[in-house]
Amino acid sequence: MTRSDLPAGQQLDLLDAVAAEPPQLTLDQLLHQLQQWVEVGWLRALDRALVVFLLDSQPDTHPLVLLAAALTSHQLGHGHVCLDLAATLDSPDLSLSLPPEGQQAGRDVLLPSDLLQGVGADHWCRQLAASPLVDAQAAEQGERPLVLQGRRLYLRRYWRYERQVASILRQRLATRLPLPQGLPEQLQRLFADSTQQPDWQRLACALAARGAFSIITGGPGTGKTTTVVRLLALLQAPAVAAGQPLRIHLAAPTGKAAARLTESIGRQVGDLQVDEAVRAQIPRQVTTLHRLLGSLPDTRHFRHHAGNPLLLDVLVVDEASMIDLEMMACLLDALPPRARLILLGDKDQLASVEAGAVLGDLCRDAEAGCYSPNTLQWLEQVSGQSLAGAGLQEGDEQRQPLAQQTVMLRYSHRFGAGSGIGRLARAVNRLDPQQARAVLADSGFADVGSRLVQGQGDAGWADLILGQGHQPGYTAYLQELRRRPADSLETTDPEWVCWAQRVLAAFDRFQVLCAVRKGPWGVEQLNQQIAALLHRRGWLPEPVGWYEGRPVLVTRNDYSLGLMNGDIGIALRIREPALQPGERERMVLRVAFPRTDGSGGVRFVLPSRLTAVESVFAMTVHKSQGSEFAHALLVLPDSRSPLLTKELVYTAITRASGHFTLVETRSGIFEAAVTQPVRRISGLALEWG
Ligand SMILES: Nc1ncnc2c1ncn2[C@@H]1O[C@H](COP(=O)(O)OP(=O)(O)OP(=O)(O)O)[C@@H](O)[C@H]1O
Repeated sequence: MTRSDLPAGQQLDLLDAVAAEPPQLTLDQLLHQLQQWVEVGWLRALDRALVVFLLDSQPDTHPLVLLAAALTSHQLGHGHVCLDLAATLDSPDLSLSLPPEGQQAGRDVLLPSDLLQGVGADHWCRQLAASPLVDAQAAEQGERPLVLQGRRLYLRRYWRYERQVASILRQRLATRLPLPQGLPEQLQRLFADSTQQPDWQRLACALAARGAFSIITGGPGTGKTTTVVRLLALLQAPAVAAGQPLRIHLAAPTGKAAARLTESIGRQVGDLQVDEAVRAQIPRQVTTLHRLLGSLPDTRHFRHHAGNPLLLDVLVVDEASMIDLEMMACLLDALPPRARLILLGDKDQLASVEAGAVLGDLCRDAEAGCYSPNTLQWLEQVSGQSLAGAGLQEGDEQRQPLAQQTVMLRYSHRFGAGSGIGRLARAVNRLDPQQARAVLADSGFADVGSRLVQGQGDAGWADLILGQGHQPGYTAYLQELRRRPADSLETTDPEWVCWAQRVLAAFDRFQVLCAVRKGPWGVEQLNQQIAALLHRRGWLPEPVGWYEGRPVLVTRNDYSLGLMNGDIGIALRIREPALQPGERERMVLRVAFPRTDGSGGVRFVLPSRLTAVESVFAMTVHKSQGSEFAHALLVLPDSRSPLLTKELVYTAITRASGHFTLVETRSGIFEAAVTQPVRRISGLALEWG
């Protein structure tokens, strides 16, 4: 059934029927509609399959209940943990992001707003509450596949994750661990070099030292790593003295983030002013959360869980904004109750692609502080810092237990007042497009810039991609590629690896970031277009299939190859030893990946073994999280999209360590993005309100 399949009168009949009496949406109509949405790519087959499954178990189910189930599943695919019935009814198409990115509403396809016309939230809730598929009361004791909590509908699994995270966190927040002896003196010694007042790093260290759970949030370069390394020294010193060193583990959600933290932790541990015996007991190796928990192939389960907990005393997880709800639930489940968990991350960054925005939800009060008088007094006493002029709000220990264990670092040591990147990021974060525009236009800030391009034939666009002046572009890595060892060089010669390292490092200096996947300025087309540009300029062979110089992004964890989602490799022609005696050595194409164990090594993988990779001349901002580039270039599309949010722009800006360029393809889009904050629907934030 489509709008145009029906004679005009009947089209109205259907819509009027839905409007006047919602229950008249028949089961057949609903199933047909869901099927059509799947066919046009508006809904996943999975979302419709859920409806078929529910219908099998309860054939009399009301169509509105089934529609709600399909939409809940659809929302999960968009990062929302549940379906907010009232918000959905307020503006169905917008809140469900339908039609999806890159598609227009056609005459032939009904919109969610058509189906939901005339449906009231109370009516919808009543239908759901009356359904044998839905637990609306005492859901803990029930086992129905859907759970209705107020006006939020969950698939039971996600409701359970949310409950699990909330209840384990409550237990952890109530757990006070023994304080290291002489805490004030230790803090004074570890943070003696600080010139900040108040010294938020010292405060964060104090709070994290006292509890089984803490959050240290802050923008780029605010010293999260510095703080946590000092905290680890603080905790480890007495344990080493007692002959029982703590088992400390470090983790991050992706391989790329783990590799970056391995590098910065290594530096920071090296600089620590502590006994050698203590330094030796602070790990420098960071693993991924999947590795830490022990992924079991082809399941969602992990080797470690409450029944087989992790063997550790302290766990630090960096880039925590990338942890989705399911992962957080699994992580908390696997932690021994008295182990310390410290989350580090930037609450203002985009959340994970998966459902949930856990760090953002947990950091709701971080900016305001919301410390209770007790917490405030304790903090000032042990840290020797005054918070009187810090502009914090007073909080309540019972109502805001999480705030008592959260510190927001507020001073960027990397992007201070004179940094355009820092200023721009702060303006975007404050939803202030005028200020952001002023920073971009201010020639006093050499580290940021913007350019309006007319099309991909625009010479300015090509210059940016190739690189100009001090701003690296892709020619940096292509030049390195040309400095290849002679084909005759022995296969065992370390120069092959050194060359691959140089190419990879040069590629890592520049990245085009896209806000969207589809359309002329989306990842898919830009990847092809940039490869074609580099080919035309004589830098690359014809970009078909695998070719030397092709950079690729791993899109799925592959444990057999030891590659993680987000890893980047580059295809290189190298000399390979003879496979059989008597055979000749030959030049072959292999994909070079940096080793993520901090060794600085490179491994070469057969292209044919890489089943989940895509070219990465452009990547989405989502995929860039946890990475940093000397020059990050953000391309905004030429039309508005719900995906264009201030979190997306902020995340892109903060990927740049040296220079940020904004490329606009239509004026006004940047301003619209900066004034649109992301909204992820979940119950977790309400939990701590
Ligand atoms: N209190 C401080 N005084 C002076 N320099 C500092 C201080 N804290 C951190 N730094 C320096 O600022 C830089 C950033 O610090 P750090 O890596 O700890 O920040 P981060 O918040 O972890 O950064 P990222 O954004 O990479 O996660 C480092 O060079 C570090 O040495």
